[in-house]
Amino acid sequence: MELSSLRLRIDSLDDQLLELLNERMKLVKQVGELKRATNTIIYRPEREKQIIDRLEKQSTGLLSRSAIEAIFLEIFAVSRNLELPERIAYLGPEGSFTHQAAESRFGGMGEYLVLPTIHSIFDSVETGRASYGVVPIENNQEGVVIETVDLLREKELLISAEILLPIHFTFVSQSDSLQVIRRIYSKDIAFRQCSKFLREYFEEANVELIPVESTSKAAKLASQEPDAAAICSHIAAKLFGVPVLFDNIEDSDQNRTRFIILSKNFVNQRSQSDKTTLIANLPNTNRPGVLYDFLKDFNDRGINLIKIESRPLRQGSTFRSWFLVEFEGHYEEPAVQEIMEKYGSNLKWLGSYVRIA
Ligand SMILES: O=C(O)C(=O)C[C@]1(C(=O)O)C=C[C@@H](O)C=C1
Repeated sequence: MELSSLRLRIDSLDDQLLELLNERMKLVKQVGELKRATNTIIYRPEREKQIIDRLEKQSTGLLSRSAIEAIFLEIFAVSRNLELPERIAYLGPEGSFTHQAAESRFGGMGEYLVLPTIHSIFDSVETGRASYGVVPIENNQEGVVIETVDLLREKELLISAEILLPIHFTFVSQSDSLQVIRRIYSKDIAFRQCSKFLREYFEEANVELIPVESTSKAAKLASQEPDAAAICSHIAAKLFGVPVLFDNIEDSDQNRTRFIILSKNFVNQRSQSDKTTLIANLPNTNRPGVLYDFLKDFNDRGINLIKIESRPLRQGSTFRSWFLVEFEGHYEEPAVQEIMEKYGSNLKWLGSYVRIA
């Protein structure tokens, strides 16, 4: 078939898609009105997952799960905006991986508040300046983000969802010839994680690697200096309009960062695959068996522990710790309830949400 007739058919399908999307939004608006009348939460990640799971099973065409997810997460983001526009704070600067994580869940139309520190994100959600806050909690190559973990204990916020982002670096420059490049800007951690690429392409060259505080700043500098390049996120390259010369230049394609979405007063309903995060302040961990007994309580109930991270209690000169604990399951499951009851105020529940990582 000819290009013009293929395009005509595409136009006709787009008309139908638009009509259906408008129909969908009418229903969403009604859901929003119901929710506002009953004062219930707009963002329901477990419902969104249920829709995507169902569509994936039903799909017989060319769309993969991630394609379905990309399209529908954007539709949900527009829906939520229509139900009630809510502000989302994320750890900046613009073009950071946290920005990319936030957009992957709250869409391109979200109203964002860009803040400079993890602490300021917690504060903005606590004071209600933002309804949600997006912060990194761990990277699978570098470990947990201590500031996030410590603030989860200190503050009274909940985790409503998690986001898993593959960390891909791009090499960007205004110059289309590598010979011209004299300087490469990036974060020190990004230089470390792209060392093979740098060795392969710039070992012999007289090029200076200049660490800056963020990969977005690197992209900005590269956008202004024709003989410079940057290693940055895709979103930063787009934001500062610097052409991408190489994609996915990281040494390991297994590099992932996990982000959490913080909020106040959030309760997810159970889904088929949930994760719970809590803080454990165990009484007197100097007595033999206290930590063992605690872990055994999970094992005895068939609960799969995913993570236990210890942090200093900072009580005088002791070496006592508190723990961030994550396990498979939802707060409402009887086995989890038993543990919560047994340890009472020694445990602080931080949220049960759809497990992605
Ligand atoms: O089902 C709901 O609770 C809705 O608000 C609708 C909808 C959707 O677009 O399908 C939108 C937002 C929620 O996060 C989940 C689903």
